[in-house]
Amino acid sequence: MMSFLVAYGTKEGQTEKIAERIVAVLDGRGHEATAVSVADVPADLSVADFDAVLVGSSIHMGKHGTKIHRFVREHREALETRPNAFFQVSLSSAFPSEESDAHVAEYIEEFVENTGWEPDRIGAFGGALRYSKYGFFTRMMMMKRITRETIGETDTSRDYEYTDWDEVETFAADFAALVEAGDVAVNDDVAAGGEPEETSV
Ligand SMILES: Cc1cc2nc3c(=O)[nH]c(=O)nc-3n(C[C@H](O)[C@H](O)[C@H](O)COP(=O)(O)O)c2cc1C
Repeated sequence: MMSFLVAYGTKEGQTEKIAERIVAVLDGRGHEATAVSVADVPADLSVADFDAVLVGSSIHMGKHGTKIHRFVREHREALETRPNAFFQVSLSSAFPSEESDAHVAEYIEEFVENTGWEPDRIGAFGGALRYSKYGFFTRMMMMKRITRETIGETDTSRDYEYTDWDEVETFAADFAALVEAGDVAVNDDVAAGGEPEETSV
């Protein structure tokens, strides 16, 4: 049995739902998996206590949130010295096209550039339209700016979920299999520090 941390940043809850499905897959393989919101990280959480880490984050206005950036920057060394994976949630992943594929890649690239973290594995999943959770302006803006570009007309009186759950489960199972097999090469530069040193205090 191995321990997995699934840290996620969410605004309307879809990334949290995906994080929970990943936890369920890992639990199902006999591991101990814990999902933690980066908006509410327990004070005593130590990333280094886990055997492997996944970080998930959703896109709003073309960007990942500030809290997920902060989490990754703060814990980068612990992340890089154990098997790690990143998953991104956006509407652009829901309807593949040349243009939306380019957006998906840009969001990931920018995140890697800003955080300096190069994940061992990367997943990109379709998100949801939660009109029921949006205020008036967000609803109108989403309808105009995103929906028309990627999906076509939508009915703002209902929610839409575009996540491909098989894809999420496969991603979680593939990452678990890599970790189980000890097949993920961690970043040697960072790992060169080796085991934590004993201190004299
Ligand atoms: C205000 C707003 C802006 C968004 N901007 C983008 C965007 O620029 N590109 C994109 O692909 N998806 C965009 N989305 C779609 C979200 O990524 C999608 O709704 C996702 O499921 C949100 O995940 P969360 O509930 O975990 O926050 C936007 C959604 C909202 C509400």
